[in-house]
Amino acid sequence: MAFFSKLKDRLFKSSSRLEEGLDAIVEDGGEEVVEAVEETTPEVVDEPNVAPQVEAPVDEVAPEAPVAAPDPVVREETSPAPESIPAKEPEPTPASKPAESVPEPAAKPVERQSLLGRLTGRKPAKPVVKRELDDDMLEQLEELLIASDMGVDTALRVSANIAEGRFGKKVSTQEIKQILADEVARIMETVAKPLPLYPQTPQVVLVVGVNGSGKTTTIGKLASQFKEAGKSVVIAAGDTFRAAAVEQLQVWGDRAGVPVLTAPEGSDPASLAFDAMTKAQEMGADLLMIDTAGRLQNRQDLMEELAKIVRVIRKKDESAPHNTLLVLDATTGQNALSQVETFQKLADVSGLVMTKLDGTAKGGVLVALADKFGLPIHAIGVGEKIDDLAPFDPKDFAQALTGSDSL
Ligand SMILES: Nc1nc2c(ncn2[C@@H]2O[C@H](COP(=O)(O)OP(=O)(O)OP(=O)(O)O)[C@@H](O)[C@H]2O)c(=O)[nH]1
Repeated sequence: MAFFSKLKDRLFKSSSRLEEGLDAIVEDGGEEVVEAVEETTPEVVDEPNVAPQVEAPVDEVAPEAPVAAPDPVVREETSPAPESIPAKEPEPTPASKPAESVPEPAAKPVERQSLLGRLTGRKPAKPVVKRELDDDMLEQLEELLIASDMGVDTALRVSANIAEGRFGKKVSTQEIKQILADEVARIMETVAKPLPLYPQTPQVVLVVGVNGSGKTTTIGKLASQFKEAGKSVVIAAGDTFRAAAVEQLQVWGDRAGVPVLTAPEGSDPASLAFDAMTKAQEMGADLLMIDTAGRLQNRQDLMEELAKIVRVIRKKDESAPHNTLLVLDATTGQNALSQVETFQKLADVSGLVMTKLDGTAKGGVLVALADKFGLPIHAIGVGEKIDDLAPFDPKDFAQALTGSDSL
């Protein structure tokens, strides 16, 4: 299945909320208009639309990685300054199919055209519901976007952008979905960035986030993808206070086929991180992923714990950690915003992974996060299985969220 279809399928709850809301808004106060449809030749969509993440061939940037198994959520950096993008050629989205970019009425087979129709190149008309984009409609749109977890500021800004140049004009449901999808994609494009991997080894990825956000699962999924891409990976179970958390990480380590370094319950996480760094260096590992505790009840302790982990691993490599990933649970909606604020104070967060986007009606929170913090979104979790971690594609996401057919 194309990833877009999977995402759309899985984001059904977010999508259906917005989609149904937009349908209702246009129908409420809208009226049927009959429009003749111009005979069109199929539109040729620019190639960049179907391959938004690819800028350079994989073998140019990652000579040591097997080209046959590119890693979809990771970007290999050839120098400390990021310069090129990976990885996997996404399957064509519906936007790449010229026939589907034609509006609905034109897609139907034309049985018999009138002489006038044939002479003017117009097809028989079909009624479409349209509504004037006025203050009332804008207000309803703002409310819908807020209810979709985009947050007040982002919802107001997006609505204002939608109104710009269109106020007083009539729009159909399809048009408003398309306009909204364009707005969402524009905001998200700036944050869709694969996890950068720099040449130093072991690359240290510190994983932070509240308990239950999906850290363990994400570490397992990432480890499996790195391994498939030919990298050697070590995981350190840094939440030494919870035996269950360590066990769970071991289960994921087994699934991914990578070693998990643990320490006795209650021992110092920084000391485990130091030992893990030593081991990873000895083993010549490419990557060391360090899980951390997510107890926010005592922020001061957690802050000191994270700071100590960073201090000790810097004794081994002063450029570490090379990435500090904050894992966020999409189902928490607006709460994700305050988690970013908190963890930015606790650690130097370099990027986000958004989990549980499947089966939530709160996918809109990603738009709020991107708009407010501008932190890179490296990957999204769309299920509990090992391969349910995907690179973040802004256009696919915008389409899936709004229910728009094409971008
Ligand atoms: N549906 C879905 N469930 C997920 C996803 N990611 C994680 N989960 C589930 O979320 C629950 C918590 O995930 P964990 O990975 O244990 O979270 P954690 O942050 O490590 O939690 P602690 O071990 O308590 O610190 C588990 O039941 C996972 O299966 C996802 O993308 N989609």
